Amino acid sequence: MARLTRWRSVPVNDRERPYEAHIGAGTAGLLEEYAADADRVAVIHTASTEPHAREIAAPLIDAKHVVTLEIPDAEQGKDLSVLAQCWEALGEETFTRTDLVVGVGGGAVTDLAGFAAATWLRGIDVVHVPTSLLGAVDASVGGKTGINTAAGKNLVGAFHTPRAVLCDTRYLRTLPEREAAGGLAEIVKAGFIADPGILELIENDPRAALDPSGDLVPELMARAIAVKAEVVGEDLKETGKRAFLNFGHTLAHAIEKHEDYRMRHGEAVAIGMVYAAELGRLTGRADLVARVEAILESVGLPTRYSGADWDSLHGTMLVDKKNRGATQRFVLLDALAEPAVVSDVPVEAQREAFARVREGEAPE
Ligand SMILES: NC(=O)c1ccc[n+]([C@@H]2O[C@H](COP(=O)([O-])OP(=O)(O)OC[C@H]3O[C@@H](n4cnc5c(N)ncnc54)[C@H](O)[C@@H]3O)[C@@H](O)[C@H]2O)c1
Ligand SMILES: O=C(O)C(=O)C[C@@H](O)[C@H](O)[C@H](O)COP(=O)(O)O
Ligand SMILES: [Zn+2]
Repeated sequence: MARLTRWRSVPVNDRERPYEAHIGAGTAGLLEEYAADADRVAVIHTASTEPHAREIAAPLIDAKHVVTLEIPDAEQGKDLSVLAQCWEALGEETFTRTDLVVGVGGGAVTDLAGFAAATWLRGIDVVHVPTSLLGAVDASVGGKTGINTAAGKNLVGAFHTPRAVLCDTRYLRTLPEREAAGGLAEIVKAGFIADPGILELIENDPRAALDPSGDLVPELMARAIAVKAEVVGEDLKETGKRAFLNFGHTLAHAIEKHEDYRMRHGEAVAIGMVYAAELGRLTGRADLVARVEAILESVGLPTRYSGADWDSLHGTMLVDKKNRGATQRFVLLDALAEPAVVSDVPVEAQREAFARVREGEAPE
């Protein structure tokens, strides 16, 4: 298929399996190339992305055995029972190691589809077609796949890099504005940890950052994906700098669990970034709290949370994946675009930072 010049492709230089994220209107059409060697293709989607999945499957149907699997929406799809249903379907349809899984949806779908592909026959190919902004700029890139469990968010999963990521910007047109804002939370994260130019672009025109049909969103997508690609290309399995991508996620994951996964991930990350910024300030690092709050609020993201008390959130944060034994580890900013993994954060400072997130004011 002829590639239009307006498409952008960001390479992800994974040492074992390099791949590309293609961004632009119509990039989903590249699936035919990536599916060339497969006899069978399983397209996993939700009700909200069924039209997109149908469009994607249509050109493959004459030449291949195409199975479409609809899973429950959002975090309900990231569940062991749903994964088991996918395994059943792949078994019934006799998927082999040359066959292909395609995830068409937001980050919840690509996390689940990626994990189904990672585990079926100990690993078959997956191509992601993210349909949410968050899925495009973060979840579908980098190979983290998984499900939630009673103990917490994403606690079971596998690293399984995709063959390709097809960010077809046409699909973002049906995305509700609240979901677009959620995607901006992870884009803002990329700005604070590595590319402050992203922050300036959003600060200059927050409305445009929420409009997927304009020119700014593809630019932000490419820049945020480039940030992630640079990190995961070097550290797929999070032995080092990949943890920087978890900026804001320590509190975010605890909040998501306490909200029974009904709060949107991007919204929880927004609150979590305010918490991490305040924690950085309180421990003598950069004071970026006002900038973090202002940019998030400019695109309609929450910066406050009072739905759970400190003790229960802190208890959940003690099972964060970044921790080592009893030692908690946080991603804090020494300066703008200078993240660090910090393990000596006093519990008192953590509690104090939560007071700001809860009430809007740091205690005297
Ligand atoms: N694997 C990773 O590296 C990684 C990174 C970031 C986030 N995540 C995970 O991604 C998930 C969050 O992703 P998300 O924000 O995309 O959430 P989501 O997948 O739940 O999608 C959000 C909502 O948008 C709807 N939607 C998606 N695309 C649509 C479209 N084109 N039109 C209309 N509606 C559409 C969905 O149906 C859903 O209701 C979380 O589970 C998070 O843990 C994973
Ligand atoms: O890719 C990563 O690494 C990230 O931390 C990106 C996060 O935005 C994402 O939410 C990821 O799923 C969190 O990973 P986890 O290992 O903390 O569950
Ligand atoms: Zn995230």
